[in-house]
Amino acid sequence: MTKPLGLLVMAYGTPRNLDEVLPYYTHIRRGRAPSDEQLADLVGRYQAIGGVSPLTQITDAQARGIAAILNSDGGRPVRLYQGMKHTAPYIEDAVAAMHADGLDEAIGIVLAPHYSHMSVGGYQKAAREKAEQLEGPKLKLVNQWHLEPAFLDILTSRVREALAACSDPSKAVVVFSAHSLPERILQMNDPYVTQLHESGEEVARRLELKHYRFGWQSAGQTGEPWMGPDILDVLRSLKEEGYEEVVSCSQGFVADHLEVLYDIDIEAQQVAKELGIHLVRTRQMNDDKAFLQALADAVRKCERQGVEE
Ligand SMILES: CC1=C(CCC(=O)O)c2cc3nc(cc4[nH]c(cc5[nH]c(cc1n2)c(C)c5CCC(=O)O)c(CCC(=O)O)c4C)C(CCC(=O)O)=C3C
Ligand SMILES: [Fe+2]
Repeated sequence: MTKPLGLLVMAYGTPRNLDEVLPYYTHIRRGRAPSDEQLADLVGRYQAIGGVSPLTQITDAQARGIAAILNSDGGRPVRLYQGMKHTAPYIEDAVAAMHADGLDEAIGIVLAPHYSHMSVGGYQKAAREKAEQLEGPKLKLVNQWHLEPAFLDILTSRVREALAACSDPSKAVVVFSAHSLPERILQMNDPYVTQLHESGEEVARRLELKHYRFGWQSAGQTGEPWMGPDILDVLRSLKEEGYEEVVSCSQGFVADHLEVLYDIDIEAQQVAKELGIHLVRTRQMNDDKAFLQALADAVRKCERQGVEE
């Protein structure tokens, strides 16, 4: 019997309770503890969304869902391993488990649609380095899947659905957003910005959108410049341009988590309210079957083609 293919599903990870926020934040900051003020600010944001993020459960449902699809599509059976960037089980733990289980080959996919050296590249580096250190399994990694047809279908339908909730869809403006990154990625020939435009433009084309913009959200406070405009400033300038209804599509994220439940649903909603703007957010992908099928498609493609650098 041939050995199963390892399926390494990688995601950001989130603290499981408020006590874990400090070690989590310290890990994100590569071992430097945050100031008391920064910590209190982050704890406050988790408290505002109910104390804990639903991300752990959603990642788990997404990972299991992709594995279930792959194990019923007639292709090579997979064995699922989950590895997080900033919480246990870490990416390195998952690779070590595949090695201990004697798997020869694995495919890795990150639950984020667009590639940046600073985001997906970091997950991949962690996986590659561990696999090299242990001398196996042999890894193939999906770099990006923002143009996977099934993903674009569902992204389009989520924007269509949000527009339908506007009182005058023809006058509403769609704002596509993703996690901001430090501006220095622009000097690194990083594909992130281009890819965000590619998926947003494709949705705009399919829906024949006349009014849409790109913005950034959730920028960090690190003392260096981050990419803008921030979505809050986009809302302010849209108001000046005369728009009264905005659809927010956080296309860089695939789950209901802090960056959506706080940064959009609380913070951006508050600014929209002050401006007198009706802000409608697109539903996140979460464990939607059609979405998980898109990821399964990306995994099979990577299995056939190898590493698409
Ligand atoms: C590109 C990118 C994605 C999208 C791609 C991907 O998914 O990988 C992403 C997703 C996420 N980011 C998340 C959480 C956080 N990210 C932070 C901070 C940072 N993110 C960064 C980048 C990204 N992050 C960067 C460059 C920093 C600054 C580091 C520093 O300071 O040097 C901080 C610290 C405080 C703050 O800045 O808010 C938190 C709490 C959660 C989980 C939410 C939950 O728990 O529900 C998710 C899905
Ligand atoms: Fe983050």
